[in-house]
Amino acid sequence: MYTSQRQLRQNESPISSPSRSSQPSSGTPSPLSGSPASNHSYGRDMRGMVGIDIPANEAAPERVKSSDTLYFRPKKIYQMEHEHPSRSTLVQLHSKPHPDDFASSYKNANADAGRGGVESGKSCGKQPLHTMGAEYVPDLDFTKLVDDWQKSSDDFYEFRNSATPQVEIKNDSKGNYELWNSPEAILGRHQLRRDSFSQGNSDSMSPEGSLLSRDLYSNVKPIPLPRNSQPIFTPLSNLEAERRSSYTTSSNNNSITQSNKLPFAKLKYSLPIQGTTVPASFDSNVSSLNFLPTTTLSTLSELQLSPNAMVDLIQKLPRNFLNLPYSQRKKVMIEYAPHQDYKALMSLVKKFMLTSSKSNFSLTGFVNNAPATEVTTTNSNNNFQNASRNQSNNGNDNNANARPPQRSRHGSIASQFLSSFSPSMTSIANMNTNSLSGCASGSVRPDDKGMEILGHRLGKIIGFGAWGIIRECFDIETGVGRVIKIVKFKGHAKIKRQVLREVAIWRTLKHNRILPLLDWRLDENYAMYCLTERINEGTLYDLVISWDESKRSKISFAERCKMTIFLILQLLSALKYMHSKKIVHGDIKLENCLLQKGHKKSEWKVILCDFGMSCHFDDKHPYRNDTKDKSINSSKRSRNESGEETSLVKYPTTNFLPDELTNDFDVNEDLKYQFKNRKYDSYTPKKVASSSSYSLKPLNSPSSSSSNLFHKPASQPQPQHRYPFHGRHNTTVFPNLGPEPSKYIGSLPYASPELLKYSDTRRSKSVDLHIYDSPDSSQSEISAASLSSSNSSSTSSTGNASMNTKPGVAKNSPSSSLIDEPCNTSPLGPASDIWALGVMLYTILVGKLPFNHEFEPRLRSLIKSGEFDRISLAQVCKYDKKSTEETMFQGLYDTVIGCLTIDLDKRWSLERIEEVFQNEIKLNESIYDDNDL
Ligand SMILES: Nc1ncnc2c1ncn2[C@@H]1O[C@H](COP(=O)(O)OP(=O)(O)OP(=O)(O)O)[C@@H](O)[C@H]1O
Repeated sequence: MYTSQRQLRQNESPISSPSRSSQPSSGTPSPLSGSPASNHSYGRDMRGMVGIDIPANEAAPERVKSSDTLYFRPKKIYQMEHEHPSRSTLVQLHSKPHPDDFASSYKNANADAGRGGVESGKSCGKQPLHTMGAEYVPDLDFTKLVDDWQKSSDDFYEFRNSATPQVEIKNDSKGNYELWNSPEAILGRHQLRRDSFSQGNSDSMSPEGSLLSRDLYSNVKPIPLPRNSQPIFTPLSNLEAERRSSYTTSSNNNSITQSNKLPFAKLKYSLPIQGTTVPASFDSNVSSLNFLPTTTLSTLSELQLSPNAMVDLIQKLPRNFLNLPYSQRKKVMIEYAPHQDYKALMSLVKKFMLTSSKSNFSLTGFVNNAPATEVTTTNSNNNFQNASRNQSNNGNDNNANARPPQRSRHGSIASQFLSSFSPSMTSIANMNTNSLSGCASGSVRPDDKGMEILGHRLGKIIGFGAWGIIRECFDIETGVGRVIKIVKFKGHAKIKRQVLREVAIWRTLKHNRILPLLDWRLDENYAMYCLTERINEGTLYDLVISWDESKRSKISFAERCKMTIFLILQLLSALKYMHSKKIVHGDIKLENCLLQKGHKKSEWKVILCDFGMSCHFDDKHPYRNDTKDKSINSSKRSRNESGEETSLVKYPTTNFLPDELTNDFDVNEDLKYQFKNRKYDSYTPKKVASSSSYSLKPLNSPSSSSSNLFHKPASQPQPQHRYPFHGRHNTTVFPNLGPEPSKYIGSLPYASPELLKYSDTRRSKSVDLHIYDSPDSSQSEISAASLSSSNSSSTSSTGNASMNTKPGVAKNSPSSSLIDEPCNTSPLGPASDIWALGVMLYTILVGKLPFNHEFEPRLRSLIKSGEFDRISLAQVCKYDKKSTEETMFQGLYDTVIGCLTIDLDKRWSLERIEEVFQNEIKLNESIYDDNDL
């Protein structure tokens, strides 16, 4: 078999095999010849860099040779190894040949070889020499190699992207909107948010903590959604493995192959085995918005290697391990871990060495200074106890002071490993033995990666909001991945009140289309931690981006309409539930609708999250329009009574629960459930779903086994979230939270006209604009600064106001004592949620916001006028089927118009929307059947 290994090596990222870049080819132009990664380019560049002129008439082979002289090679290697990741990414991108070109050229050549037998490179026929090398490697499946390489290149590209700090352009729009979409505003928000959340937290500021780009309103072309992330099975080259280890972050899809499992890990670690209980984050198809580099913890979990096991391994290594030549390190590693990926392990060990200098932890200091009692209290410190014990028992390490300078600076490799989980062991001891706030004053923060909260180890940041950061986390016992939302308030009483209110409301919401609050903890002086399930497939925002604008829609209009109805019906269910509890969400938008995908689209689930803007509304709320449409309500009642019609009007997903009956989970049941699963079963969401005693009954039994989107089989997977911890660590006392933020605007493009008008009125009467319109922490800081002297009086007056007024009434404003405000009724009620729902519907269908303008006042007036592009909407919803005059999805069109109606008396209710949607399904039955997903 003929191979073009050299070509393959050249076409690999030059970073991965810089020393193999010689090209023994003729001057035949390479498809890559224009690439900066090609050898020709390197040859020219390198000489140019050292001031050597390259004769224009010099033959290409000569140029190539010159690039491979001993003189140039070290410099080239140096360059490649030190290239900035983003530049490398570009090189990788541009140097990559078209897969088809390359693979087909090889395949053709291979076919030729097959016909002609094993001969010299000449048998490649018309294949240019550069694509067909002259090396014969027995038993090498070159096609597979190329395919694997292509996969790894794709993933590596994603890795590079994720390792490259990205500029966040996220307009969560809770802030002041004066220049809400301008670059300055964006930068300003970044700065403020960084100041607010990061405060020197290198993790937050690192690429993996980089802010997320998810701004629909940005002029920047959205990042395309990533493809399904397949694990890479191709082992890395040595150089690549080491290169990656030099990054402070690594990739979700990085070097660790599934075949490279550490056997001893299985014996020692509680992390579950791949495929059943590996945290969902590892194999998830995350959106670009959530696609961030993994942490060390994640890498370990991919290896299914526990910190303990890693420590054990590190303890066995010779003290001078990192100073050994590569071949010896490899030998040692293979000796101690014979059946696993020595490269990955070596990378991991080296990574700890490289990052250890950032740590303020020194095992020496710890062993000598830390009282033993500090680390003997909790199980979670076992790792660290083991490490210190082992260090103490190790004759070589007995006298820490006798260590060579390098060792005393870096500590042992084991200690570096441990310190990668936390910069301070002492702080961890405090963290686990004392209140969380005990850590906040030290150099380490309790919300840092690697810290333990609510029985979970914190991992990477996967989301940023105006209020908090979202970190993945892993159950200490089972390794199951979940998520913790961390809202830091520190000294800001207003933010603290706000998050307390969020938790107070969130904990009461138990519905299978609402993200569950599994547990929470309040660190009085620092932050609120909310444990919840992780939903892996991004948000509806991501989905819409992937569908693109309707002009360039990636899916047919029929499918777009059908999926919109299917998804929004789920959201309706959640909203109806909330409204029935007299709670308005207040921040309905695409980004707050998490998406959990199943194997089939009919299994997709929309989960509503973010209750930071939620508040109660008065039962007699004038804008509670969901009860206004009496005709719809009465028709619904009669329909239910008749029973017959129910089967015609199909519910979108049969595992929906009647809210009032089964959505409230019994806490005792939850605890039993938790006990059962955590004691005897390795916890997996799927297992739980199937074995759960909460088997969710379909609302309407399916009449057939059709897999139609709206005729779902009873055996469909159940929602994965459950309540294993509900309130387990709850010690929070919810004091009188004061007035609800009834006049805050969640996200400006989704804000209803009545909300804006009300806000305008208040703006004109108040100089304290920030307090009204911006619960954003950064704005709060501004407000707090400007009101520092009156802050306490404001707070106390707030408390008084709350005692005298009903929630949802304007004079309950936190700053009511500061202004002479009119006693207007708050416009924030169900109608505002419905308006926002209309904005969402439009955006999903058309692929762009109905109201959008860079200039905030213009945007506000657009919303208040209710002007939006209906033609685009009509094109999507009212297309002609098969060029007939038949109008499709008229009801969907009408619904959007109905939601985006300024007149509150005419704005549609949730019931009406639901009914129309169900009728749409019925009317368009043939489409659903035709396009069954
Ligand atoms: N359980 C989860 N699983 C996966 N991703 C999540 C989860 N919860 C939140 N996210 C991601 O994090 C982002 C921010 O979360 P959330 O909206 O709760 O924070 P926030 O501070 O209230 O943000 P904002 O108010 O600006 O929308 C979400 O848009 C989503 O992309």
